[in-house]
Amino acid sequence: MRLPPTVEVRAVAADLTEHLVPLLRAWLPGRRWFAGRGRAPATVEPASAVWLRTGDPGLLHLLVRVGFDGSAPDDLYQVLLGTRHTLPDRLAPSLLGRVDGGSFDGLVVHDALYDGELTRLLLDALSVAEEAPGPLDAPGPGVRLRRAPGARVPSGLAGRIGTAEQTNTSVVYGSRAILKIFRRLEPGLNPDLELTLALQRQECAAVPDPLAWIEAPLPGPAAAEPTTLALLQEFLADGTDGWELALASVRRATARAAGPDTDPGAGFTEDARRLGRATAEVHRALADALGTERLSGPQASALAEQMSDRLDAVAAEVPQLRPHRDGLRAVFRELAGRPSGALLAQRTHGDLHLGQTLRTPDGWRLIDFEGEPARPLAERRLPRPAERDVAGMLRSFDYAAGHAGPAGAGHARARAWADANRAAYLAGYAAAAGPSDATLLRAFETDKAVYEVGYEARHRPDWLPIPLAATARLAAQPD
Ligand SMILES: Nc1ncnc2c1ncn2[C@@H]1O[C@H](COP(=O)(O)OP(=O)(O)O)[C@@H](O)[C@H]1O
Ligand SMILES: O=P(O)(O)O[C@H]1O[C@H](CO)[C@@H](O[C@H]2O[C@H](CO)[C@@H](O)[C@H](O)[C@H]2O)[C@H](O)[C@H]1O
Repeated sequence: MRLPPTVEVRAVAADLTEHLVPLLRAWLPGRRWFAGRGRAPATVEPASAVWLRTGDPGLLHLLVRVGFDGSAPDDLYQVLLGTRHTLPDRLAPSLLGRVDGGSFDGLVVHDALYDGELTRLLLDALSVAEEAPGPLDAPGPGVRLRRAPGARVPSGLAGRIGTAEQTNTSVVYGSRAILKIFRRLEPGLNPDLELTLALQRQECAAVPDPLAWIEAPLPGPAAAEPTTLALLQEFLADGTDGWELALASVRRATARAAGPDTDPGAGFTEDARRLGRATAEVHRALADALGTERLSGPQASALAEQMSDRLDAVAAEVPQLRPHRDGLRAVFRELAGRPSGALLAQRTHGDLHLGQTLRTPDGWRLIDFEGEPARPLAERRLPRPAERDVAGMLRSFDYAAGHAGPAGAGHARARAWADANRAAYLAGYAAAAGPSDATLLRAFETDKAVYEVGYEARHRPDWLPIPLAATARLAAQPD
């Protein structure tokens, strides 16, 4: 089966999109990636509809504009729907419903990403997609499939939808490739594609290779460049999640009796050191590919101001943060005093933590270069001091100790584990990149801990004590 050339169906199937609206309205609020989860949207309207395959099964690509109460701007979501005359039982859980009326009356509509036949079609189409000269060439009309320069994209494999579906949806193809479908879209190039292509050009081994992507032109401030809709990458089948490895190591550290020969890092410090080196390699390659710039004094002050603003916003939401506010603000003030040119900025990972790392037999790999998904795309693509990523990872060691470490005597050993591994990570980073700026590191670590207080209060209140303890420590540290 081959995909036909993409066909704009907006005009020819206006009655289909019209009849899809009630199905989408009922289905969207239950999706884990839907930001207004649980809330009924006020408006749902297809912004574009393209048949990627006509026939039975059909594959329909939709961009859906969703509005709530009129105060916030509409959100734009990407949805891939399958259409069939009859739905096999195995696909019943992915059913949206049956079209009622119009020229498509009776057609069954389901979530195409659960349908192995359709995800195979998508991979096959990507495997023969036109090779892209670069990610920034002018967008053509409709949805476009592009292959990374020189990439060999596998074909003939049915996709399996990932279980950790959160911000986006990932489909895994055997042990070969993983397709990440971006759900809530903003016009422009997604940094996950932009940065992994740049790293591939630098032959940086510390990230999985991008293989292909899907893009479309979207109106908006970034109309001159295509909007990234999905990214196919090499799947690291022999990779182990860094967060899981760290938790297992903390448990080992806290389970055994302490003695003079006990290693406080519980065998993880060599991994932590190598992870520091891998982070430095990625930073070096990003700087070589996309450049660096010196921040002016006012830019450094603006950075400190953003941190203080975030502190105020989170403290307004989480009362437990308020007693530490003055101490935390003092940390940010140190940054504001930096003279022009003292800070070097470059493109960074943007949301680095242990859950964004995979340990493979060939070394550490960093994944998910999207940045903090809640921030606007333009902000996520700004150059920042590289210390921001380093600080993110330092926080992650603290999290692993806080999450897996018990209270009592075990607590001291969990803290010793965090100290040993944070030091090893910093040493690994410094060995490849030179020492980090301590004031900057502290400011970014503080800012991240404040962000985490807000994140946990909203999403995982049981975890709130972990970043709250960190803010108390950071606020109390002498200058
Ligand atoms: N290239 C890859 N190889 C192997 N596993 C991967 C790869 N990319 C992502 N994963 C797995 O998929 C999960 C989600 O990927 P991620 O890019 O972090 O998605 P999201 O943006 O939805 O958080 C990761 O935690 C990781 O376990
Ligand atoms: O992975 P995402 O890009 O969605 O990042 C968000 O969620 C993370 C949690 O999944 C959150 O990370 C925090 O918890 C981690 C443990 O689960 C810990 O390792 C990180 O250090 C900590 O920041 C991240 O902050 C948030 O943006």
